[in-house]
Amino acid sequence: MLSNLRKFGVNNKKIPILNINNMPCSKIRAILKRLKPYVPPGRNYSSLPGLVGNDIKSLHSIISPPIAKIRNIGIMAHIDAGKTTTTERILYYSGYTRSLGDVDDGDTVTDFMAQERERGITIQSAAVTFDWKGYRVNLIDTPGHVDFTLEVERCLRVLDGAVAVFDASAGVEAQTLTVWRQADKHKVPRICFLNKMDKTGASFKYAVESIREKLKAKPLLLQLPLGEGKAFEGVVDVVSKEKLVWNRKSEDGKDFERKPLLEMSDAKLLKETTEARNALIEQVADLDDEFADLVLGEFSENFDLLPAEKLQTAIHRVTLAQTAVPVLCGSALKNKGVQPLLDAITMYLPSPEERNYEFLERISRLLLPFADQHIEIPSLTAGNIALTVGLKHTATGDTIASSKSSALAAARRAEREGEKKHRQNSEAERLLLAGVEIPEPVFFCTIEPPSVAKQPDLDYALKCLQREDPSLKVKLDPDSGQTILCGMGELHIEIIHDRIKREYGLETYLGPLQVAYRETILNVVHATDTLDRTLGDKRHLVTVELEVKPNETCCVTPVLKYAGCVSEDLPKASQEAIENGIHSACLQGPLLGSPIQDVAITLHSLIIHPGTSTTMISACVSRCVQKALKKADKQVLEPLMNLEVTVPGDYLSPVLADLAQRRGTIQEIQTRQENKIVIGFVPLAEIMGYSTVLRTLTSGSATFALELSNYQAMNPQDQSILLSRRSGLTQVL
Ligand SMILES: Nc1nc2c(ncn2[C@@H]2O[C@H](COP(=O)(O)OP(=O)(O)OP(=O)(O)O)[C@@H](O)[C@H]2O)c(=O)[nH]1
Repeated sequence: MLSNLRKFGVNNKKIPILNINNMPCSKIRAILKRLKPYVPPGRNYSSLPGLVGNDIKSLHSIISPPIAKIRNIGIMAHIDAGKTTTTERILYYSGYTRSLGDVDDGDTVTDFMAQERERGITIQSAAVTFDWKGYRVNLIDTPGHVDFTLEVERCLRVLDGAVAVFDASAGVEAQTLTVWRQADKHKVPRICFLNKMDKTGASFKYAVESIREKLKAKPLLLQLPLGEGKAFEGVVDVVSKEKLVWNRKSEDGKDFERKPLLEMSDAKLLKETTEARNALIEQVADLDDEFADLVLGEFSENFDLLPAEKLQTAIHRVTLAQTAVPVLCGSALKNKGVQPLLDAITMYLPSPEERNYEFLERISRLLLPFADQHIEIPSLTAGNIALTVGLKHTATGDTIASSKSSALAAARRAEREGEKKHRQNSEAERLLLAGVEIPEPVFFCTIEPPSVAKQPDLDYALKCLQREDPSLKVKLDPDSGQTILCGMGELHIEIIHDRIKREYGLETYLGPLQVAYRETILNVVHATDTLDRTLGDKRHLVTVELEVKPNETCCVTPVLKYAGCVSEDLPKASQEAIENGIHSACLQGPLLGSPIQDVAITLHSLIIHPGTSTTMISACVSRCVQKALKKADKQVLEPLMNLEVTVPGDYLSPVLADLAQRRGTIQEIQTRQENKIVIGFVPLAEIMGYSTVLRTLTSGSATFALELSNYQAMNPQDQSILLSRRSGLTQVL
């Protein structure tokens, strides 16, 4: 059966795969003994879940644990809040790894891409599976950087619950809001972990308040911290009224004591905890009728008599209903508070059967992920997360269904639930489920292969990368024939460039990074056009008359209307040809060659000579729209970014002065301990390379977050500067 051991490459890395289809247990045991799993340098891995040493505890439980005991969860947060460090601790305490990985040393399990290890950030979501106290946890560590927001969204869609990690000294930060909104959209129950309680400036109270105010969530305080900053030594479990103190001598944080709070030794703490527990009980009773009946009936006289399990069950229900979020705290880096977080994950987050998924999928090969290692399995029960291979035409965001009819049924349901804006009526469109929302790229640049002969290799690499990451767009410049990369930010494009080199062995050259502008028009214009061409013995003749005007509401693609005189029963093929013509004309505006948006086009007349091909109809409509656009008063739209800068008070003035020069608008300046939080807008074109400038201005003490707000009209002066710069560039070229 050793022939079943195969090599399978992911990210160009050879990884051993164990195929256990139809294999007797004894054989598997023997193979596992011989099999040396791929171990990233410097790490010491323990066995896979369910496997003790090299032995199999229960093969059945590895593959198909009872569904009630499964937790599919994600870890999400603002960049640098400590998701990866928390995940590392989780893997260590669960026995998945035998040594603690460190983001700063670049040897974590989930950040396994070379770029992640070098930069100390998460770029791609990684899935790992481990067991904790009889529960199977499938965990996904998602990126925090705004450039990789699509990666977060595609994970949230399939998760049953999430842990939101916060930096306790910063509370809710810009990207936390974005991921929180995404989790709201996909209705994912959450628990909050206030990490970095050991950090100077950490404040449990401040972080909880920011959850209440900024996320508009109701925090359920399940713990209180024992000390803050350097004095942080553990947590108080409010539900059980116990204190959990980590042994200072224990380097890996495995050793901690759980002791009931006593009147004799902890009078003040016991009083505080009792008050917090009573408040928690009242809060949960307000949100859960079943619990309210119980509390008001049996325990109204003395909440102390209420058993912890009753309260925990009610907290589970409230978490599932998403009417409140449990809050825990700790310090992943100092190895404190992670084991209770694991308990909370299994106790409060839902199992897949408590969530409402009704999709059935059937696939030929299934693999269980363990970060960058995989094990092949014969089958999987509903509610698990697994990998499959060989789907050549499937891209991120697609939903795989067992048959066309089940896909259609699911699509209809998704439509009913309003999760998808129904765009067209074609069957292909209806087969698409509510996919991930792909944000529009705001940056682009040219990319060149080392030689013309390598262009097909580059095309192939880009095709593969796009399937993995739909937020990456690739197009051809029709004038220069160059390949253009469009991405979410400077870092995104840099990482793609780097991956092409490392994973596909291609040294490519990037042109200067440019902002993706848009164009629109300011007045109503009319145009007519006739195309009369004879090809072979066939005459193609079309005459079009149309009107283009600014649309009242924002719309990325042009709104098409047919005037009454244009026949309602226009053949479907002709309608599609008209739409194609309009779309292709609007891809390149007359000012900068940028896409046109916020316009409505009315087709007043269309005369088609019999036998005219649809290609000619498209060409004529496209030319006519372009003619109209050229006549109109035109306006450049530029991407406007939400900006949040966190800066120590001493450096506030130079940061504000610099932002004023960047056409920035300041909305608000908040105070967070000794830091100032500057919130405002700034045009994307003015903020390129900002990290270096900010570092210099503040001696590296400030951080910032950017997110696309909307596209706004440039003022006439800035627009003419941009246009003359562009035309100057064109002349130089
Ligand atoms: N003081 C302190 N620092 C921490 C703690 N947890 C993480 N850090 C540090 O914070 C930095 C960011 O940690 P990561 O675990 O990479 O954070 P992340 O949220 O995964 O970051 P991205 O993946 O880039 O979004 C690293 O330098 C960690 O050592 C903590 O509990 N206390």
